[in-house]
Amino acid sequence: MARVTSELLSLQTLHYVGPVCVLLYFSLAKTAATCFLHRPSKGTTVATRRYVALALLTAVCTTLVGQAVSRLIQSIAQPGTWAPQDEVVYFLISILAYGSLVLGVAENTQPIWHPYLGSFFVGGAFEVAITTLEALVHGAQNDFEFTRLALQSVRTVLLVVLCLLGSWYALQDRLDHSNHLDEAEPLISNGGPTPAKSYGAVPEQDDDEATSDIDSDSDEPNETRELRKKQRKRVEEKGSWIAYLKEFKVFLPMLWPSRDRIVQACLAAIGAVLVAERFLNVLVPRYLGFITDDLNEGNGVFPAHTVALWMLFSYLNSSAGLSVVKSLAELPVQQFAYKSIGATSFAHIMGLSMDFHNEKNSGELIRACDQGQNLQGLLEFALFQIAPMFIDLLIAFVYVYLLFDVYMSCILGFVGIAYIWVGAKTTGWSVRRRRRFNTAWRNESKVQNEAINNWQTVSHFNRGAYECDRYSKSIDEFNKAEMGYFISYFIGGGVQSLIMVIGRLAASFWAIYKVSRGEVKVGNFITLITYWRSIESPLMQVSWSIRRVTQMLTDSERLLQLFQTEPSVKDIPDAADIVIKSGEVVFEDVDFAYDVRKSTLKSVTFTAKPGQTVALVGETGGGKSTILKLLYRYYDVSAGSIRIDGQDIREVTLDSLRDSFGMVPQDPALFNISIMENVRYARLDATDEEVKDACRAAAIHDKIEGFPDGYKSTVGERGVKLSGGELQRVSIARAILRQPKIVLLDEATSMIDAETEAVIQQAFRRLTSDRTTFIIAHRLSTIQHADLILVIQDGKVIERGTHDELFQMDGKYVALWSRQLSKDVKTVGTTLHVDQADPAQLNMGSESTRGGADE
Ligand SMILES: Nc1ncnc2c1ncn2[C@@H]1O[C@H](COP(=O)(O)OP(=O)(O)OP(=O)(O)O)[C@@H](O)[C@H]1O
Repeated sequence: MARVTSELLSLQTLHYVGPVCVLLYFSLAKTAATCFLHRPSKGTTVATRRYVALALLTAVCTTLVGQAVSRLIQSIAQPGTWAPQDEVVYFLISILAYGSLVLGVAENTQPIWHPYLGSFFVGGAFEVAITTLEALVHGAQNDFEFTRLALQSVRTVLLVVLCLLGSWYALQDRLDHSNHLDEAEPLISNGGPTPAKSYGAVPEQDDDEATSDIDSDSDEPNETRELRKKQRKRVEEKGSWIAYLKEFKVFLPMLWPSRDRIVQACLAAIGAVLVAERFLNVLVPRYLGFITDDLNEGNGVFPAHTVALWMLFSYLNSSAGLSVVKSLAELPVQQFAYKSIGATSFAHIMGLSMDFHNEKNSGELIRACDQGQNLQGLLEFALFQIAPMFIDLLIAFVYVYLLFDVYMSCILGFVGIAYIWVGAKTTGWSVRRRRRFNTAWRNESKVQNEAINNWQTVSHFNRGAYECDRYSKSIDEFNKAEMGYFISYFIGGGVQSLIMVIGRLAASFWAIYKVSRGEVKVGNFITLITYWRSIESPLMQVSWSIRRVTQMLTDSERLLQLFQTEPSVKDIPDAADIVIKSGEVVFEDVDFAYDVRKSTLKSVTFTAKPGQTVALVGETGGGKSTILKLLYRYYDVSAGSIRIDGQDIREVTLDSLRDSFGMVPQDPALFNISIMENVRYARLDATDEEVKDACRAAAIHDKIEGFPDGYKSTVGERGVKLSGGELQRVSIARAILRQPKIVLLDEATSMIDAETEAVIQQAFRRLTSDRTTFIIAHRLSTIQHADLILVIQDGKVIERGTHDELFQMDGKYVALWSRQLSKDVKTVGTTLHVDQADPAQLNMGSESTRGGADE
């Protein structure tokens, strides 16, 4: 008897533990396979395997249903023989577990086998034990028991067959895989790592192929597809999604307020409210149940104490209670994250080098920052929504069990798993659609941006209608993508709600049944009905959280990639500030290329002595501006070095280096603010008078005074309200105001007529006296008094010297003069045969064409 009792006890325990273990193993192994990027099997035998597994697993489920039906028929035919609780739970959870396996194989054309095979082994082992104990404890005393034992045995055999077949296939895969490697391996190994052999999985497949069905978006622009490809490569290099997600830790310092005590206090307050809410979620319905039971007793006593507590708990749990504290505390936390993500990404973008800014698309960049802001809620979300949600679910399982019985927990389990499964499926669809939606959204703003920014080009070619059509099409694309996304979102939500309703009805039905039989008090039913809402909300949150987190991660991919873009020019560790005493600049054997396939500068060597003016002349595209860009350290030299007062510019801080220059660029751009503020941008602490002095020196003061709003006039985007010459003069005023140590003038007067140029020569002389100066000018008269003139052609210095020395050489410099002179002479209607002109004549000519520029 004692033996039978212990065997019965073992059987009952196995009934609970067995199916739960299968379900747990399968869920964990599947999650791990996804996280660690296990590859699905591929090949001709895969379909056969799948069908065999599907058939056998369906048979396993059928035996379970058969057993359950036999029990049901027996209990109807022989009243009072209802199955014991452990057996019912065993049927229910086993159907859930093996049903999940069937679904998994059915919906995946290329399953990853090892979670299934492991589950077969776990399930098989338990089934062998359960069948043996079943035979020992119950035997086959009647037809019903015989049928059930037979079905139980068939299931055990089926699982053993699944184990053997699975192992055989896995072995075959390993052999195939190693043969494949042997054939593919070179005779002499290159010592590279051998691809990891994953159990039940076969050879590597092409990257794109492997993931194409998961996240390829056929209508993505190439650029985005390229980004995602890079991202996939990174995930694969990292080896798992977990390792990939670790990359998001760059955002952690932006989300976690390590130094802000107030925000930390807010986080603590939110945490305390969350703990209190967990208790209140249970206490409010429980006290309502107590009140119902008290009233049900009908003894005429008002349950004042219970009612008072119920009212207090209800108030605290309401939206006017603790959630107000939570909402108030959340605000500083959100603002902290908003500010730190925004400010860090802005600083990062501003710190990126010229190569990045030349390639960037501003609209896309701004959208990336906007979308990246979604991450602001991530930490708060993980800590204050996801964690409490799991705690709530755990509490719910135990609580409904205590209120009713294990069947109520099973109902909750079924509802939960079905709800989460549907949620995960719909998330899969909607993530893909969400990406398409994001892409279409970005594209729409890109088209809009491009057209508005290039309004002049659009109007030059009269392409207004074309641009409107292009924009209208991009809106159509956006609407289509939005529709696709929201349809999948709503359908998914609808199906999930249906599951919730069915779950609520099933739970109510079972509760009413128990109350009607007098097994539990009516207060428990009231508690359950009130509490069910608290159960639904974490369940809803599970799938919503999957959606939200995937959405947050998808949206912030771009920002992550942006953060991973390092500036190509940056300070070396421990770089010191530059110290400029005299301002000697030395270029030594400088080579440079924008693109490795084409060299731009070759062996450029020269010295600008302190206070000297160095002029760079030559044909367009020769590399003159590039020399200034290298000096400004927009790019680093490929070979050679640039030194200022003996300090290599790569070894000093960028800030101190750039602070030393005053640059007048070829195409100056202004902010759309007043002229006063635009000029003051060069030296933020300059007084109004200093700004005006600088403008006087740049011969633009009178002009500005002539504008209706004077110095307060705004200049339009990038300064479009000013003429080219005015723009250049404002830019010169800025350089004058800056009082730099080294002056860089890149075609600073190209749009200024010779007469005005003569006026500002004085200012130039003041600006450049005692300052090392670099001038690029196509109008050669501007540079003829330079201390050193470098003639640049095809990235090389082909001639060097003063104006007179170069004229003696009678080379390229003279040819440039001749060409310019001929142009100038032609403009005044005189034909001069420059080929025949001698340098002296040309020199004189140049003086005359300058129109007294020097004076
Ligand atoms: N950001 C860039 N990326 C790739 N190539 C570039 C870039 N900037 C300039 N180049 C190329 O480098 C070469 C030198 O250009 P650079 O602007 O230095 O010439 P330049 O002598 O100043 O011409 P210009 O007198 O017309 O201003 C040109 O062939 C140009 O096309």
